Amino acid sequence: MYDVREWRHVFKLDPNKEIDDQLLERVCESGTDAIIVGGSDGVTLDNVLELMVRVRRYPLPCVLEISSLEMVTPGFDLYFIPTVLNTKRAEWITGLHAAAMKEYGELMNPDELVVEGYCIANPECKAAKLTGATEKPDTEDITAYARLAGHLWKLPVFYLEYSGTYGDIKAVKKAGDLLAETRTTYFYGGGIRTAEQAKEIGQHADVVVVGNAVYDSPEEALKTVTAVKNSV
Ligand SMILES: CC(C)=CCC/C(C)=C/CC/C(C)=C/CC/C(C)=C/CC/C(C)=C/CC/C(C)=C/CC/C(C)=C/COP(=O)(O)OP(=O)(O)O
Ligand SMILES: O=P(O)(O)OC[C@@H](O)CO
Ligand SMILES: [Mg+2]
Repeated sequence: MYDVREWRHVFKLDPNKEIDDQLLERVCESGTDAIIVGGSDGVTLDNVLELMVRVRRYPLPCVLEISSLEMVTPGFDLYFIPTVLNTKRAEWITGLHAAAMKEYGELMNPDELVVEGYCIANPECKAAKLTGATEKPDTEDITAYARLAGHLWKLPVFYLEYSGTYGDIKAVKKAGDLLAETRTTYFYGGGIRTAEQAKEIGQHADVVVVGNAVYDSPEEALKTVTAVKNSV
């Protein structure tokens, strides 16, 4: 349950967005494998803690995906640490991470930390703007970053991030074929609105991440769990 290699589906909740108790209960009891708490705008320690406490009432892994030093807090089961593979800005590759080692190095439990090699494929999304990943990678680029993460750096996670838009299925598949030869777990996130889309992505990625659909079309979002779990 706390091993990402066993997951197929996760919901990502944004601390900067409102979710009522009733919907949160349905999300947490949907059969999804984990809740990731994360976002790149308006995330504060207060709204992270508030969401963490609410998710913690349910017996599933609760993960913090760190996008700023301010949001780091104890209390999560796991911490996902992105490193952006397709930016030229060093702070988002190792810079903030080195600063975090100085601040939190003594307090860290390495077993709780999971590094994600992030390839941001939607240059219009907030995470792309924040990190300077503003050149759209083509299929060949995405495959190269997947190879870098899986074969060279041997990272635990490769995350193909299309935040807000549905991905190019050819690129999604190519990365999946490549990562299948490695021990790297392949997360895909971005633009999944329907069970059909979730199923299609689930045929190539190990873990399907559903974010904004929870807020915009919750009924459809909830159906993505069984769609992914029933896909091969
Ligand atoms: C006791 C104690 C305090 C223990 C803690 C120990 C611990 C866990 C230490 C952590 C050390 C560490 C290595 C921290 C990392 C520091 C850091 C800030 C690294 C940079 C990470 C990085 C490259 C982030 C950029 C990528 C990014 C922004 C990802 C977010 C993606 C995302 C969630 C997108 C979707 O949401 P959003 O962008 O908000 O979109 P919408 O609002 O439009 O939906
Ligand atoms: O909000 P969406 O577009 O579903 O994206 C999910 C996730 O990949 C964002 O980090
Ligand atoms: Mg946000």
